[in-house]
Amino acid sequence: MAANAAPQTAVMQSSTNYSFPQHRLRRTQNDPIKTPLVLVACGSFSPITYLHLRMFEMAADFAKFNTNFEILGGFLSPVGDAYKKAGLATAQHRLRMCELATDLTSTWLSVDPWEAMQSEYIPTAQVLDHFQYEINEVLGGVKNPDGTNKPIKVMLLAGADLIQTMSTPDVWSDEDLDHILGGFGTFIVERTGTDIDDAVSNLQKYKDNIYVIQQLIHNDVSSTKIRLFLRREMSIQYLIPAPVIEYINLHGLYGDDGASSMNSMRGKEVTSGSASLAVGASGSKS
Ligand SMILES: Nc1ncnc2c1ncn2[C@@H]1O[C@H](COP(=O)(O)OP(=O)(O)OP(=O)(O)O)[C@@H](O)[C@H]1O
Ligand SMILES: NC(=O)c1ccc[n+]([C@@H]2O[C@H](COP(=O)(O)O)[C@@H](O)[C@H]2O)c1
Repeated sequence: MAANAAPQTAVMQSSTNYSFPQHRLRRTQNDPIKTPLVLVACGSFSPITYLHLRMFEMAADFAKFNTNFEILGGFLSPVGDAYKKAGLATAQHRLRMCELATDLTSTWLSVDPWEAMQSEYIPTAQVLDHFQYEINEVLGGVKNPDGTNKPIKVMLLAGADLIQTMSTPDVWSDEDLDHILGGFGTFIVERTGTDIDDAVSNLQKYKDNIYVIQQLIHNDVSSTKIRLFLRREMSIQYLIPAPVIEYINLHGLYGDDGASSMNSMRGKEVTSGSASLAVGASGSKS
């Protein structure tokens, strides 16, 4: 196998045999009075970091102590290759890394390959529609104690930088924003470098559907910084899960010639001068 070739992930062997990963989705509630909820994080995950995983735990704590939601599952949906963002390893690699990161560390997080398997770019609104369909139309939501079914609410889990882009012209269509924030709703994790009040100031009409989560222990790790460390042959130990580090090393990802991100990062390094770790300060993309 070529150094950079990814083994087929369990769920990506054929686009025709896709099945929704439902094994970790709870189908009954502990407290049927609460609103059942599934969180979906969309992103590049190139590579997945501990913060991506922590976002779900922060959201779970927030939901438990501040809302009437009961979280029944969490899904990572890596973007497909058509997104063509700098620094994007192939979808197969990113999916596999997400699987490695969640399989052994979590009992309630899953990775859905559907978005990553598509040859065209799928806007986030359609990704959420896909989850809505699989969870509520196909599986039928949760079972109530009396045997009837109840739909599970699907919401987007995102960092503040992503929500800030929702006020940037031409990044999101008005229809999609309405669909995502008006229809589904979102949990937003604050992020160093992004003013959360500013990020949501233009989204006030959706405020009842937007839940802002403070990071009580600030973690500013980003995939961009991990890629930078790798290129500099610096340690990424304890920043991302160990099996993901092993996988990156095994497949030679994000090295000098391996990652498409690195050309675009060079410019950033020069301008950031000796403050090298400022490269990729939260929200900055490469
Ligand atoms: N340190 C962080 N704090 C808060 N949210 C984060 C953090 N890192 C990632 N996220 C969120 O995780 C989701 C997935 O993001 P993505 O895969 O683009 O990660 P990233 O680390 O920002 O990537 P990159 O550095 O390649 O741009 C997004 O909603 C993003 O806002
Ligand atoms: N219009 C849209 O649906 C839209 C716009 C920008 C980003 N996104 C999504 O946000 C996620 C993160 O994007 P970035 O890695 O570019 O921050 C990706 O999953 C991407 O698909 C969606």
